[in-house]
Amino acid sequence: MTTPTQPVAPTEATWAYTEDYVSTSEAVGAARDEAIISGQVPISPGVVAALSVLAKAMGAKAIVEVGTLHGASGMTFLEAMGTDGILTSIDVEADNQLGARKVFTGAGFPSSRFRLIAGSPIEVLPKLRDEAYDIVFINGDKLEYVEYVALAARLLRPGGVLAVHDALWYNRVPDRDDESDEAIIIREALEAITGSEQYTQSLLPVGNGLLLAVKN
Ligand SMILES: C[S@@+](CC[C@H](N)C(=O)[O-])C[C@H]1O[C@@H](n2cnc3c(N)ncnc32)[C@H](O)[C@@H]1O
Repeated sequence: MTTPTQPVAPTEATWAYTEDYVSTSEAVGAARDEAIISGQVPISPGVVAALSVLAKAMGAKAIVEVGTLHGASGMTFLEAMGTDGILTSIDVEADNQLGARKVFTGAGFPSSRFRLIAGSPIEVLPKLRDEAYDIVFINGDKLEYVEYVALAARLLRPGGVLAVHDALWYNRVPDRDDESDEAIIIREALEAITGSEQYTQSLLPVGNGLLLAVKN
């Protein structure tokens, strides 16, 4: 085979290979399993791996996430942060957070390492401290992504990273013929990031799409 002179688009098999390249820990696996059993969608193993690298490389000590579910992403961050790192996780469904609490404490993390806040992120995010967070991870209601992105900027310290999950939303965001509310709103959120001089960003086709933007 002659080597192409340009990169080629990943195939389904390539995508699956990258997703399976790193195994998740037992605790993250348990949180993912709980979510899947309840018919919901946790972050994929590829996203777990990418977020772990990010949090470790940054030496993150304070992370906010929108969308706790059963704790797959929260557990990922707790494992990746140093022993003094604190996770703040917001979800509108308090019942979901019961499962997450079980996973975190079962893995040996004391309640002083995490804050689970049940409520609307649109109401909770404005109450969090200015420039106090290393990472803001967005994985809540797609229809509120524009608001989450707008509210996240104030929370990040300079050099902090905004991570937006589901940025490609089942391949629907790049499909310009897709006029579903989710696709339109995620596109708007992505455009707000690229249109802002506050960030330097990259859109990665891992999992369901992961936008990473560092605050300048
Ligand atoms: C895709 S799941 C989050 C997955 C989680 N980060 C993980 O890794 O397993 C989305 C979560 O957003 C929550 N959610 C849905 N609508 C919401 C809203 N309007 N405000 C806050 N959370 C919401 C759901 O309860 C659900 O737990």
